[in-house]
Amino acid sequence: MATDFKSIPIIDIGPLLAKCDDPKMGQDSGVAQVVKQLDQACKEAGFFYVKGHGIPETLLKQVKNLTRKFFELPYEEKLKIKMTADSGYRGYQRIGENITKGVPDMHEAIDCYKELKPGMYGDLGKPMEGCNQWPIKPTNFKMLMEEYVSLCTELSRNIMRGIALALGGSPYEFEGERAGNAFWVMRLIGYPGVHSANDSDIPKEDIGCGAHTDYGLLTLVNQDDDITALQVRNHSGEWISAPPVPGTFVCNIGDMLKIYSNGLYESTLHQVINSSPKYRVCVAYFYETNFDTAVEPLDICKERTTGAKKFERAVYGEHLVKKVQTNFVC
Ligand SMILES: N=C(N)NCCCC[C@H](N)C(=O)O
Ligand SMILES: O=C(O)CCC(=O)C(=O)O
Ligand SMILES: [Fe+2]
Repeated sequence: MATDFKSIPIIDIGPLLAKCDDPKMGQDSGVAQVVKQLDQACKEAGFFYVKGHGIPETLLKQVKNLTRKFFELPYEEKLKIKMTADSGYRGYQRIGENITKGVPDMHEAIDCYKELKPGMYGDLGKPMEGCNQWPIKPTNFKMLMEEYVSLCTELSRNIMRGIALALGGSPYEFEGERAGNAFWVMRLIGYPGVHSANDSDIPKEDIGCGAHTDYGLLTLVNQDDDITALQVRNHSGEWISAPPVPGTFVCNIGDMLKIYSNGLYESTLHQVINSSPKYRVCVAYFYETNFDTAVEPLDICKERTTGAKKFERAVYGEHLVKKVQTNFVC
C-alpha cells in the first residue's frame, strides 16, 4: 500500500547482482540487505532508483543522445518510420498522437516491442506482430538500441529475482511460465520544453505524459540528467518529483506485479511535466511477463495479505493490446 512518501529511495543493487546466479542467493547477507530495501520501496512508493546496476553510464548517455539526434531530424525524415496499426504499433508517433485519459500527450516517441513471429500467439498476438522500425540515420541506431535492450532485459530479470525474494518466494517466481520468455517494450521519448511566447504570456505547462500506471512487471527509466519532470503520486495525492540522479535508473512497478503481489506492491500513478525551456529525452524500458501469461495473485502473497485474492486474473497480452488500441488518436 502506497504511503505518504516524500522522496524516492536509492538502492545499490550491487550485492544482489553479485549473487544472482547462485541458487542459494536468498541466504546471502548482502542480498538480504538489498531485498529488504526493495521490499520497503515497493510497499511504500512502488518507485525506487537503482545504482550499482552494472550498465555503463556511457551507454545510458549514448542511447539518450542518439534519441535526441533522431528527434532533431526534419518531420518528413521521422515520418519514414511512422507508427501504424499495420506496423504492430511500432515506430514514430508525433507530438499529441499518444493520448492518456482522453488528453493528447506533449511528447513524441519511437515505440519498440519484442518481435513476435507471425501466428506465435494466435489471435492474441496478431495486433502486435511486425518488425521494429529503426531509423536509417544515425546509422548505428539499431545496433546500439538492441544492445541496450538486451542489457536491460538481463538486469530486469535479476532485479525481479530480488523482488521475488522480497515477496517471500523463490528467486525464480518470475521465470519459467510466468516471465521466462519475458516480453519487453521500449519507448524512446522526447518532451519539448516550454516556449514562453514573446508577449509576456505566462509559459504554458503542457502535460508531457498524463497520469498513468505502467502495464507489466518492472520499468527502467533512463532520463536526462538535467531536468526534473517525472512526478509520482503518493497516497495523499501529492505529486512527488523523481529528479535525475545521474548513472541510475528510476524503477517502478507495473500492473502485472500489482496483481501477482495481490496489491502488496502497487503500480503507482505517475506523470511527466517538462516545465524547463529545454527539450527532455527519456528512454523507458518495460520488462513484462511472457506475452500470453495469465497473471493472478501468487499464493505466497495471498497468505501475506488477507488470504483472499484482490484481483482477477489478467492476460498480459490482452492488457497491452487494449492499451495500444486506445492510446493513439489515429
Ligand atoms: N508501455 C507503457 N507502459 N507505456 C506507458 C505510456 C503511458 C501513456 C499511455 N497513453 C497510457 O495511457 O497508458
Ligand atoms: O519520461 C519519463 O520520465 C517517464 C515516462 C513514462 O512514464 C512512460 O513512458 O511510461
Ligand atoms: Fe510510465
